[in-house]
Formats: sequence, C-alpha cells, structure tokens
Amino acid sequence: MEQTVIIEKIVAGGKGLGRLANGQVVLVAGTLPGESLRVRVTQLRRGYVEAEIVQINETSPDRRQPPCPYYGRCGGCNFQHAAYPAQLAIKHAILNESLERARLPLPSESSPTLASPESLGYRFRLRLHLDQSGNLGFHQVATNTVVPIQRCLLATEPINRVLAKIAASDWPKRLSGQVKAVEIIQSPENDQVMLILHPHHGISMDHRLQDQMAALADVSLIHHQHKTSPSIPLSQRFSQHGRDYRLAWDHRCFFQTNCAQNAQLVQLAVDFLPQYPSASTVLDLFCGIGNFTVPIALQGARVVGVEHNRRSVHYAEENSRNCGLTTTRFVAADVERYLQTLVQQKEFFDCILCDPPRRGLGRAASLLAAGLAPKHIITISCDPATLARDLARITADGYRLTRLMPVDMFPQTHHIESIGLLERN
Ligand SMILES: C[S@@+](CC[C@H](N)C(=O)[O-])C[C@H]1O[C@@H](n2cnc3c(N)ncnc32)[C@H](O)[C@@H]1O
Repeated sequence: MEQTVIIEKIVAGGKGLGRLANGQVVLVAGTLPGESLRVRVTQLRRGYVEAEIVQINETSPDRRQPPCPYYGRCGGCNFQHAAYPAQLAIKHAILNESLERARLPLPSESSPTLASPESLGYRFRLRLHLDQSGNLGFHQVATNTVVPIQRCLLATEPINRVLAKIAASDWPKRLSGQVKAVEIIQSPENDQVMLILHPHHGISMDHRLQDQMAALADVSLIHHQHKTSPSIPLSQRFSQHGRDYRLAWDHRCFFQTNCAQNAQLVQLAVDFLPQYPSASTVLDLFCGIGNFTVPIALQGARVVGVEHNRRSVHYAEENSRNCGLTTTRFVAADVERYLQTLVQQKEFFDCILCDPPRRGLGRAASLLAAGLAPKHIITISCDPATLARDLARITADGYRLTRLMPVDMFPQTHHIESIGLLERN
C-alpha cells in the first residue's frame, strides 16, 4: 500500500512520524521534519505502522548527502542524512518531548544540545561482527546480516588504518568460525591501537594466529577476551578549571568512547555542581573509573564513588591517588543495596550525581531522593525514556528540575545523552 505522508517530527529511535490518510501513525526511517513523501507500508504494529520511502516529494533544507558509502545498509548510523545542526535540534526536541509526555515541567532555562567537538572520527573504540563467511562489519539495519566495511567514519583515523589493513587481508576469512567479533581500541592519550578478538564460545584461539595478525595490522598488542588474559592499558589527559590530570583504565572498564565530548560533559558536571558555604559532600553513583569523582574532588569536595565493577573501582582509587587526592572514597557495591545502607545510617550528602546505564535508576531513584534527600541531584542519562521515568519519581519526592541539557555523545546516530540538575523544594 502506497500513500503520501508529511513528516511531523522525529521520535525516539530516530524515525520520522507522519499520519496516513485514515489518521493512523506511520514511522519512516531516513526522513526529516516537514518532508512530504510517497511511502510504502512494510509492517503493521500495535497502534502504528512502519513504512519505507518510495519517493521524496518535498525535501527538507536540512537533508544532505550522507558522507558514508555504507549509510542505509549498515545499521550503525541513522542520522547521516541530516545536517549536523539539524541532528542537534532533533535531539533537543526528542528529549523535551520525553519529559512532556511524562508530564514533567521543563526547566525555564532550555539549553540547546551541546555539539560534539568532532561529528565524525570521534570513536576510540569499535566492535565489529565477524560472520561465518568472513564478513567483518556491522549488522544491517534491523537484521543480523553483517555488512562488510573497510572504514567507519565515526572511528578515529588510527583505528581506521588498522581496520583497512585487516579488511584488505584474508584474515577475516581465516578467523571466521573461530572469532565472532573484533574490537579495535585506541588509547585516547596516544595513537596506540589495540585489538581484541572475541572467540566463539568454547573456542580456544591459536596464539601464533594472533601474533601473525598483530604483525599484519601493526598493532602493539592483541588478546582475546578471557578472564585471565592481560588487560589493555588505556588513558586520557584532562584539563579542567586550570587543573591537569590523567585517568587510566583498561578495556574491561566502562569509559565514554567519544573522549573529547566526555571532557566537555565532565566540565559541565563540575559547572552544574552548586557552590555550598563549606566544603561540599558529594555521592557519585555509578562512578566507573572516577570520570566525575576525580574532577569534582579536585574542586575541593569530599566525594564517595559507588560502582559494582571491582576493576573500575581499583582504577578509580589509583586515579584518585595519582592526583594526590585524599578526599575521595570508593565503594565496590550495587548502587541500590548501598543506598539502602546509607538511608539506614541516615547519611547526608549535599549533592548526589548519578550516571546509570541505559536502564536508568529504577527503584534507586526514590531511595536517593526520598531516602537521602540531598540539596541537589545531578542526573547524567543516555536514554530520555528511562530519564523521564526516573525524573517523575524524583520530582514526586520533592525536587524540581532547574537545568537540562542534551549532550551529543554519538553524532550521526539517534542516541541522546543529557545532563540535568534538580533542586530540593
Ligand atoms: C554509564 S556508566 C558511567 C560510568 C562513569 N560515571 C563514567 O562517566 O565513566 C555506568 C556505570 O555503572 C556501573 N553499574 C551498572 N550497574 C550498576 C549497579 N547496579 N551498581 C553499581 N554500579 C553499576 C557500570 O559498571 C558502569 O561503570
């Protein structure tokens, strides 16, 4: 069935929303607000249909030629058809709409999306799938079929040099059946690039094979993912508010892959932290390797970091020590359980910063807002839907959102990171 639709807006997930002649909602990928399209319905879903573009009748002035030759087939990006300023505006609108749908009042200060310093070449870590036929690449849109690629425009140049060498060799064919994924990582502090081969379950890799592949790709290290295998050292230098410091971690720890934008996000978090009359006490939930703990402590606060990955906690402690800090403490624990302990002990913090994974805070939201009642809460989120759910709980417990800013951590994709500040009423 073909029909003409006008795209009203872009919704979470990146598709354009329009209406069929009978009023039914239709979602179309690769579109922009205001475009008039001839579409063909491809899927019936509960409450809406999905369609694909047959023809664009009226093109948005924000439409551009996607820079990547794999765009449309490779499922890695879905915003490359939009000029970068339009991508930022779309992310701002989606975040605001997520909050409005949850009936949350938006802060009076509505900040535009913070652009990434680099809109291409920003990724310091790439994970590619390897299928049984030796295709090395990313999954095709909405399938498990691997689209072979020789270059990813989102990755840094040193990563692409290694990828090109591997893709042009017979290695993907030789490794297929043994390896299911290849990870290429660059340490942000230097040009050192490292590989990780992820073997299929139960396969033990031939070390000679790994050495030969390392020599071909001219990489300094190569390991396959195994609990006992050595770790890959990674590090980044920061300069925040006149203080220079360095954070180190390894490939088994979480760290933001857009390192330049992460530095801007960290700066924002320090700026969002209110000034208190005396040295502040801050609880940094989901602290990882101390990405926010260290710079906040360098500003004079006493900070407790909570993180369940013991390896990350080890690096957080080491990073903190190397910065000469004596005002940080790290706890290896599950956030929700640890919050219960803090509530029982009637602990108080001026500010709680939380940077949970995509699933959000869940029940921890009420524990930290109603249970600990800090003066301020800083939220860092990578999913507007779970953020809206968490904010609904926190505001119901007596807080109001005073600042909110989308931060573009993943240009060319629909992913939306944000930072917010809540104040106790
Ligand atoms: C989005 S990352 C943020 C890390 C850090 N704040 C940063 O900026 O690099 C989320 C972190 O939460 C940790 N995590 C996930 N679930 C957790 C839980 N239930 N309790 C404690 N830590 C958790 C992960 O290991 C990861 O380091």
